[in-house]
Amino acid sequence: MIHHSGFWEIYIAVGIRQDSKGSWAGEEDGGAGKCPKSTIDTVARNSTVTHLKLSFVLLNFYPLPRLVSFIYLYIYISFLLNLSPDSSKRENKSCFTTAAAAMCGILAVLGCSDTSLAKRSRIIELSRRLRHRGPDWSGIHCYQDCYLAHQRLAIVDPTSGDQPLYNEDKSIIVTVNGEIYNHEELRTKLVSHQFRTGSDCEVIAHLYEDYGEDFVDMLDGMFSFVLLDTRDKSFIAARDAIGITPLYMGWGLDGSVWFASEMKALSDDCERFISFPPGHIYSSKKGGLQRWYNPLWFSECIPKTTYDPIALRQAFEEVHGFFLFPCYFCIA
Ligand SMILES: NC(=O)CC[C@H](N)C(=O)O
Repeated sequence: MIHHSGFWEIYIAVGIRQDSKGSWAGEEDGGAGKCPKSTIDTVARNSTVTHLKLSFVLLNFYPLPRLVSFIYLYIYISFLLNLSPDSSKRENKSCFTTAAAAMCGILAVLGCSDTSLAKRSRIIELSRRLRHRGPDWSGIHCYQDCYLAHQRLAIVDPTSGDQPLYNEDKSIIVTVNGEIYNHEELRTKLVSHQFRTGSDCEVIAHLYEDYGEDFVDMLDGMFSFVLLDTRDKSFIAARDAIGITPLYMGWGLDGSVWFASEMKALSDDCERFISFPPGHIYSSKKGGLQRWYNPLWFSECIPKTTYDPIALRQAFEEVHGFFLFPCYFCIA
């Protein structure tokens, strides 16, 4: 039995529509390097083809699992629209957004001895290695010998949330990969601040202004970010509690400190590099990595009471009884 799948093909054509324009933006001092605004990257396009073939087979040749194939297509198209190059199609609604939100690329180089145009072009070139992580926008901010670059897959506020992001007078610059789930609540704590965008990540710049480096545990979300404070040329970098978003850190021979979402953006130019540990913050003022995520249960102290298996068993049974208690009513 053959069923027509034209309806779905129209949707899919919308999903993979390409955008041919684009350039580097957010450069304070004009200039360097144009790069083609892409499209869905090759990996996504290949997976599109695979999914389409599978959907086509399910839809056309199997009468029984039609419902299954429709559900499959529905889920896949939701996912496709969230990855669409047309960012106005994406909204922070579906659970698939979470997977997409993990993808933005950041690169920050701080304290290079070389401030030439060639150095900036090199950093733009390295940032392009993360292009597949963000098809919607490429931005870079250069401040003296510091560079913060961003490849954006727009999720929250697609129209104005391009990065790097700033505080009111642009003295604080931040480049972020991730999503701050409680940004609306945090904004209510920052009423004296003027927000430039609707981006969830802008709160980071303003929180830093009010709370200094200790604001990171106020963030609920998945994130990796680098923040530069041009007032004293200090910087911090932080990664979410369990390392949902990636971050690498490196050191150049000239004493520069590098951060990137993927190792490929710093491995060629750094003398040494590490995977940035989850739940940590690097502070240039304090001069090292520190754990910011310190939940009570994280305590490494060893209990002083001696091991008593009977007491342990009773404790487990109490917890077990507590969770099963509501079920007794259902069964009765
Ligand atoms: N993909 C991302 O990391 C998203 C960054 C930011 N939350 C935005 O919506 O633009």
